Amino acid sequence: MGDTATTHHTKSANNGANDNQIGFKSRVSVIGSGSWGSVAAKLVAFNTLNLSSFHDEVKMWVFEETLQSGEKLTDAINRTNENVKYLPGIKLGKNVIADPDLDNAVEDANMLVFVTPHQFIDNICKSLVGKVRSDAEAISLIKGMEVKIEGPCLISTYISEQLGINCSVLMGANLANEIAEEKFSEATVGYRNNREIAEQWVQLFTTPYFMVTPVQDVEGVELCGTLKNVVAIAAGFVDGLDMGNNTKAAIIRFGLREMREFCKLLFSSVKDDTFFESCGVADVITTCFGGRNRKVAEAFARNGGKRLALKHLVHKLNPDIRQIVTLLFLIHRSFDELEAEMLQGQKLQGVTTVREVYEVLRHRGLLELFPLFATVHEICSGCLPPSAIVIYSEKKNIFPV
Ligand SMILES: NC(=O)c1ccc[n+]([C@@H]2O[C@H](COP(=O)([O-])OP(=O)(O)OC[C@H]3O[C@@H](n4cnc5c(N)ncnc54)[C@H](O)[C@@H]3O)[C@@H](O)[C@H]2O)c1
Ligand SMILES: O=P(O)(O)OC[C@H](O)CO
Repeated sequence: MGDTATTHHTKSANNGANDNQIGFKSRVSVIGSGSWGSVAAKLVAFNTLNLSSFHDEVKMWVFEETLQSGEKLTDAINRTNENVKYLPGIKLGKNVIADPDLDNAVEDANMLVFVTPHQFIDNICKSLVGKVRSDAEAISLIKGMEVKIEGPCLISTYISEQLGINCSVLMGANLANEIAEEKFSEATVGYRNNREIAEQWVQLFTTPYFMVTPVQDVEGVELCGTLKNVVAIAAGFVDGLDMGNNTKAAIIRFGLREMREFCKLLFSSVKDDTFFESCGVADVITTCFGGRNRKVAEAFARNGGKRLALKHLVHKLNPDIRQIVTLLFLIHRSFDELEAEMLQGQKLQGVTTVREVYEVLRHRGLLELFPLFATVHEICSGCLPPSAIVIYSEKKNIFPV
């Protein structure tokens, strides 16, 4: 299980004495400013203001966009101290400074918090090569993975390889809007081998309403955060089909089992205890009840249900298969469309992740051992109807025999 957290030295309590002993103040930058990115900046900014070992200011890189009012998002954040688009109504802390210039945002920072949707990390890392301090430490809050020709690559590994710096992870049952309102939750920091660095991250993120536990299992922690989004989509299908709580509980259990098998397939070092941390079972539960992946998957299933009904109707009226396909194409609302319509710029991770997971399993000839993951992908890509999520068959074997 996780270890205990570190002690804090407050600025007021130490009167700066701690700075003199250490002789160095850490400078933190947050790379990303979506809903979780903004909450991460708020958590960190609370601590940098109060802890003597940090500079007060926290720079937050913003992927610039123009709001409907015509104002730049960065200007609006700096004017109101709120992320008016991705986290409206929440003050981030006066010491959070939004910056649309990536190079400028990371300049001088020795603690880099990466928190963008995973599909953008490739470009971000490429443009940061040679721009970050060589002694910088990174942490990834990103739930997703990169799939390269050589195979799957964790985002933390990708950041490390691209930028030549160590990268830890922070994952957990963390719905951004709830933490923004300072409702209690906990998280897990996954670290490789440097306990001292892990404690610095714990110190930087811990607040009275956010409890952080370090665990020496970076792969297990990160893969839990990544794979739970696939289970969330399955849970959304169950909700969309009004199948009830018992079915959802079954899906959660199957999902957790496949998560564990997939983690161990990729990294035999992954610890069983990690699944009992916030990054494991707790994140699966919260995401299957309150997450965006669940929400959009529910809409997809409801829409898919209508689509199937129409398919039968159209089939009776007109047997011409091409017309049916055309009609289906027009009627069907894809995950991309639903995401754009329902999330106003926020991004889903689960649909991309399950495609990536499917590729890994297909490449290794292991699809049959992961029926839930395989079925979620086949439903997302339109090969199966949402109801297939609980269809028992010898081939699929979703329910245990
Ligand atoms: N929101 C949550 O509750 C939550 C909680 C824990 C972890 N996470 C994870 O945090 C990561 C970031 O998610 P989020 O919720 O902060 O973001 P979000 O989905 O709320 O917002 C999308 C972000 O992507 C940015 N963006 C759009 N196009 C871009 C581009 N081309 N390049 C770079 N950035 C671009 C937008 O400006 C915005 O900041 C994800 O991996 C997510 O799974 C989210
Ligand atoms: O809203 P989701 O589905 O991206 O999930 C948010 C968090 O990852 C839950 O911990």
